[in-house]
Amino acid sequence: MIDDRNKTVLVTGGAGYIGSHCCKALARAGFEPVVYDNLSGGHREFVKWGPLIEGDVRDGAGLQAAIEQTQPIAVLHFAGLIVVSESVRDPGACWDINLNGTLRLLEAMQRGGVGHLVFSSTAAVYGEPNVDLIDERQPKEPVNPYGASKLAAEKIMEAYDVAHDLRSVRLRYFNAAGADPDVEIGEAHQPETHLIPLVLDAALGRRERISVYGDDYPTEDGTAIRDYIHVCDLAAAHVAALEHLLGGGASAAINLGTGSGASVAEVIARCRAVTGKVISAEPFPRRAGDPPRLVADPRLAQSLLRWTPERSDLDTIIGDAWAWHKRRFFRPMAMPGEQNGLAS
Ligand SMILES: NC(=O)c1ccc[n+]([C@@H]2O[C@H](COP(=O)([O-])OP(=O)(O)OC[C@H]3O[C@@H](n4cnc5c(N)ncnc54)[C@H](O)[C@@H]3O)[C@@H](O)[C@H]2O)c1
Ligand SMILES: O=c1ccn([C@@H]2O[C@H](COP(=O)(O)OP(=O)(O)O[C@H]3O[C@H](CO)[C@@H](O)[C@H](O)[C@H]3O)[C@@H](O)[C@H]2O)c(=O)[nH]1
Repeated sequence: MIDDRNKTVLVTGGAGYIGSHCCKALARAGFEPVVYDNLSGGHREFVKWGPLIEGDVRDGAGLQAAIEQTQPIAVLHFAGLIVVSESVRDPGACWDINLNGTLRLLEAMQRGGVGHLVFSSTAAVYGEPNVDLIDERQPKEPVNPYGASKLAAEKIMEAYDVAHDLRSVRLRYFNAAGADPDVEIGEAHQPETHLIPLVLDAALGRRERISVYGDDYPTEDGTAIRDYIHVCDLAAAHVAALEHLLGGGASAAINLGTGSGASVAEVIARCRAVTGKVISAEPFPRRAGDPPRLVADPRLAQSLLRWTPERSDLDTIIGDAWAWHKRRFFRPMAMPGEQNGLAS
């Protein structure tokens, strides 16, 4: 389905966790990813499958120049503010990056004649739905600025489709986790707020214990349930979404999850089993804005993109994340602003 004359794909946020795994998958599928990233949260070392253009998604002229220079057939848009609690603390910054950044990108794409977009949306657009499996028709009632800004970005994309025939697939990820099985890249947020890398920090002795945010949820063991999806499965879904658009497919909003959930207590137990390490856990009050249960109904992704997760069982996710975590801290990469290596 790839246009033989041009396989270039512009990837905003491609120096980050999910974006870099997608660049690797794109390159494997015969595309040529060009990363557009301001390195505010990403890593130069993660840009391995094509060139890096340093730029901010809020800089319309910079985006336009990047599009003129590279003439991409499509854009994958990952750049954004990602931490929910930060979006609550500083909503202006969140809306600025996630909404203005997306609007500038759409304007530049329209001017440059780029008609295909794959967007990193999130389960946070649904808020706190009281259902076992969340399908795409559930009400969208985000409970924090992060989810609201992503939903607003989706709305602008719908309007650009109607007005300018700029088609988009909005991928609503559930909990991204795991790492490249070749251990070339992995999760390296600064600061890290996600459960699995923090539990693995405890396994490595980089923190004393993991705080369990809430053990009084209405779930079987009292801890919150999430749908963990391997980052390589996410990457494969992006390639499938891109092929869908290039093949003439219509715009869509699609969940990316597995359809089964794991509780915080279960994740910690599996981390103990996979790493063979003692991991101390301590109950803490609930974290503000954390829903009790978020699990995807993944059927639309399966039917529309013919995509099914292959590495998303919990032990594979944790095994891949563990290999990356050890490589990152035992054989340090130069990552600005953090101390490498283990404090012995
Ligand atoms: N990690 C998850 O579980 C998860 C779940 C749902 C949705 N998402 C979404 O997926 C996307 C990628 O998340 P991630 O976990 O890879 O985060 P990440 O922080 O590793 O990657 C984000 C990248 O965007 C870049 N960036 C940020 N602001 C920018 C700006 N103004 N201009 C240019 N580049 C900028 C950063 O430098 C970084 O490389 C985000 O949009 C996030 O909201 C992530
Ligand atoms: O030290 C920790 C960190 C997390 N948790 C819990 O672990 C679960 C998962 O938390 P985390 O890994 O931080 O992910 P989420 O808060 O679920 O958010 C992720 O998944 C959402 C979709 O489900 C996306 O919208 C967000 O961008 C992404 O960060 C939650 O119940 C947290 O309360 C702990 O108990 N202790």
